Amino acid sequence: MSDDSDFTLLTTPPNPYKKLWLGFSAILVVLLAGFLVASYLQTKRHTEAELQNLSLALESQLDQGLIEPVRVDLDRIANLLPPSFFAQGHQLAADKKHLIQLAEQMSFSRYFDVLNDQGQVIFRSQPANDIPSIDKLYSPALFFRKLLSSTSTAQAIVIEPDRVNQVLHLAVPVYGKDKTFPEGWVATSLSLKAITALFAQLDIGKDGEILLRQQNSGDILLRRPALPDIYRQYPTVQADQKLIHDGSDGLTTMPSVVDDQSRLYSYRTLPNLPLVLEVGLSSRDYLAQWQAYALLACALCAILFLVQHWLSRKLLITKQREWQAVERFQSSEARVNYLLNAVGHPIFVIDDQGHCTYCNLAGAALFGFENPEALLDSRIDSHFIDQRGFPDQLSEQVLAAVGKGEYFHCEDCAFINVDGKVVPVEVRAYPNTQQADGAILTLQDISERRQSEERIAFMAYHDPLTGLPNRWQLGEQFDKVVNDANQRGEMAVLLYFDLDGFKTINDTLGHEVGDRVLQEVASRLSSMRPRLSVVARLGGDEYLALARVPDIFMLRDLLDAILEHFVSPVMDGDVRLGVTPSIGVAMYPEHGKDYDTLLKAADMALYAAKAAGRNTYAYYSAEMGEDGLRRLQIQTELRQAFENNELTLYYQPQFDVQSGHIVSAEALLRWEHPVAGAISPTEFIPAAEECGMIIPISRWVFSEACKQAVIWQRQGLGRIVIGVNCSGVHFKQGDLVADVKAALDQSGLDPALLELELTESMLIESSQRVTQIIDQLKALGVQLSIDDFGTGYSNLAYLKRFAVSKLKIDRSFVQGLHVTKDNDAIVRAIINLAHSFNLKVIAEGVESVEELRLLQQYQCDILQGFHFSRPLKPQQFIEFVEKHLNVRPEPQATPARPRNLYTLHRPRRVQPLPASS
Ligand SMILES: Nc1nc2c(ncn2[C@@H]2O[C@@H]3COP(=O)(O)O[C@H]4[C@@H](O)[C@H](n5cnc6c(=O)[nH]c(N)nc65)O[C@@H]4COP(=O)(O)O[C@H]3[C@H]2O)c(=O)[nH]1
Repeated sequence: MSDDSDFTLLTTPPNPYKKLWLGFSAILVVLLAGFLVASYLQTKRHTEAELQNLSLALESQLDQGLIEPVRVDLDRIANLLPPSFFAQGHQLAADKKHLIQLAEQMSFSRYFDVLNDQGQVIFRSQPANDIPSIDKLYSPALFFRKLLSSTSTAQAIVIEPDRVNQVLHLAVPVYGKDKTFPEGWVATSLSLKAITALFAQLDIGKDGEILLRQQNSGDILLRRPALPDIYRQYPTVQADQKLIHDGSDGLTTMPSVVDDQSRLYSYRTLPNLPLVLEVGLSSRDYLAQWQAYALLACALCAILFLVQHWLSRKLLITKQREWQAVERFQSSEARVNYLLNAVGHPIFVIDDQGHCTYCNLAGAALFGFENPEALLDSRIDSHFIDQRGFPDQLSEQVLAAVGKGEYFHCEDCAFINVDGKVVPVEVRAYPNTQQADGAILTLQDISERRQSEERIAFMAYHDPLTGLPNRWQLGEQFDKVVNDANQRGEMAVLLYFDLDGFKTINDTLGHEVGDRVLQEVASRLSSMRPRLSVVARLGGDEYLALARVPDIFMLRDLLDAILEHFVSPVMDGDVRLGVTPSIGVAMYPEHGKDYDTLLKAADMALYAAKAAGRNTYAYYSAEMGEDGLRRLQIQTELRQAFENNELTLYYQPQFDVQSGHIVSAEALLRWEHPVAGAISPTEFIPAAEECGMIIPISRWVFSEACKQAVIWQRQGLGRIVIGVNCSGVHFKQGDLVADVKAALDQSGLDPALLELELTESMLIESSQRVTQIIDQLKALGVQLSIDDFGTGYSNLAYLKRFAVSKLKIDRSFVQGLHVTKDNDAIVRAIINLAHSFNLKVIAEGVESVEELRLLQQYQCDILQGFHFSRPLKPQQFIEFVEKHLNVRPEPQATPARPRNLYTLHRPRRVQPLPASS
């Protein structure tokens, strides 16, 4: 089989019957020729035999029946003539009487003449009426000369024809005593009618010829048919001459002396008579039958030839049609074969015994063969195996199905290819309409699908990064571990791991390092097996483990051992990374009788472990459940609260240290629950971030804060900058830029009066997206500040890169500034650092005069804290500005106020607001 696309064109097929036809024709010709020759020869032989018989019979009748008796009569009379008859007796009456008596006794002739040696008739018996006597001859002199000449040749009889009178004159010599010279002649005439009648009886055909001739002269005595010219002396030909003189009998073909027509002659010399009889048959006559037969044979042959030719033409046309049909079939088969090869899908045809009768290139390739012929005639079953690896009776199933006219489909068949590899295939089979009992099979290699399925199956139950089982598989293993524990009288525990500080590693060193750390953690936890029955990864930096322990002491040993496993840092190249786990522990059945409950319990215990300072473990307790429930309740109610406008914004003023003016305010979210009262943002904002509610809430905060700033401006409070906290979730998952822009557009606030408070964790990731967001925010014209600076990474590289305008020192450093030296040093360092980057520093949480003084001393730029004011409702904010502090922000052009904010403006502590604020 070839994969070339040259379809065979229809050609003129060779004539397979040509040789046969030629051979048959040649045989026919040879047979015909043989037949013609043989029949000719036979006809000729037969004719010759007949001719000889005819001439013999004629001779016999002539000789014995007609002429010889006359001669005998003449001889007898010649002998009986008295010796003296010629001398004198002829005058004697007695002699005449005697001669008349003799004439009467003649058996044949009824008269005779006696001639003397001069040729004179000296006696005549009674002449016949119808026959003229010798002297009445047309040329008596001639006859007499012949008589005389015959004496020299001692002829016994002289015969002379009288063609005019249609008689023959016969004369025998009469010798005297000396016998040397005839004394006279006894002559008679014989009517030729009898001979003519005899000749006429013979069947010599239309063109036959009978000649009675004189032996020596060749003169024609009688001819049948009659001579055309009775007076003419016909010449003799050489051959004729020979046989005339030979005196022999024989056969010859020669031209007639009369009409020059060639005939087959039988010539015979009559015994005792100087006559030659020639019976000639014209080839036209004697071959007429042969010619008719020949003609018939030729005609038959011609008919045969034509019939054979017609048949062979018909056969040829049929053959040519067959040929062309075969060619067309082969051509279409080649085309089909080409198409089937081009399809690239393995296709097979099997017969009713399950043998492969066709296979395309793709089919051969699937089995590992280059050539489809390698598979032809092989039983398809010999390649297939069932699921146990035994030979598969595939063909039986296929043939059984298609035999009923049904379509066969097997999704999990497999065969062994030429390399001995098991190849899973999907088999479809259809009845073969061309071949009643066979089937057409299509195979599809499903190795990749199988691998994908196995991969998917693996992924469904495994974590792709670490290869550990995932939470689902752990769920399935849960029952087994619990059963084992029950059987052994042990307790089953579920451990929930979370890595401390992993986020920092991930953010600072990148995800690749983070992934390697996660794999190392997986490896370390796995190495705890079999003490840990199952280790699974939940996602992110969270892992789960199931274990069986005899008692609480052994459980503690196990937990300590796990923590011990993480004492040594994780090495990533030369980098040492401290990775420790926090572990939440939940026990079966105390903390939950099913997997899900136990998982929640372990999760809550993990929170507790984290809260307990990390790198430790915590057991679940009922209180934890309450915390979790509260978080869930908050998440549920927050949505409703947001829709019911239970959320409001408070504003905490911020003061410029140098001018003492309120230059800005921080917008802070408040939730006044109708039943529970005020709920702290530190509680509901993480809950909102957890459930995604933070994004719509943040959007609302931006919009509300911008509107408020514009309202204040209209109310104459001047250009107060509004600081708004950005959620990390909003920054990473939402469209912060669009939301900020929408808030600015809707409110008409000058972007320069909006300050976004970002956290270090948002910027620490130097991804393209972060850079893009910051660039877009700066392009909007808003200000950026870093909130809670000092609590996180304190990496200053991003400060430079993102060109933030302010750093906000976390209140944990500000509070107790005057009592804790460390905080003092940190605050000073931050202020100096920020100033070296040309950034302003804002200190939050200023609660005392001491803190205020120190911050002034350290040249902090802006201050915020309860010492000045708690966060205020918008109206309170205006009243605060106008009434209590009497410090109105001045337009930019207004000269700066005296520096000593505290003394100059006699600041009073604002009355503490209710706890809810
Ligand atoms: N002890 C003490 N506290 C002071 C003093 N001065 C100000 N504070 C408090 O310090 C927090 C300042 O906000 P933050 O650090 O951004 O910390 C905020 C901020 O991270 C978050 N938050 C509040 N409102 C929003 C908001 O609209 N959006 C977002 N994303 N987070 C918000 O909730 C946190 C807590 O907010 P608040 O409870 O309002 O707490 C406020 C404020 O009431 C002081 O002298 N002494």
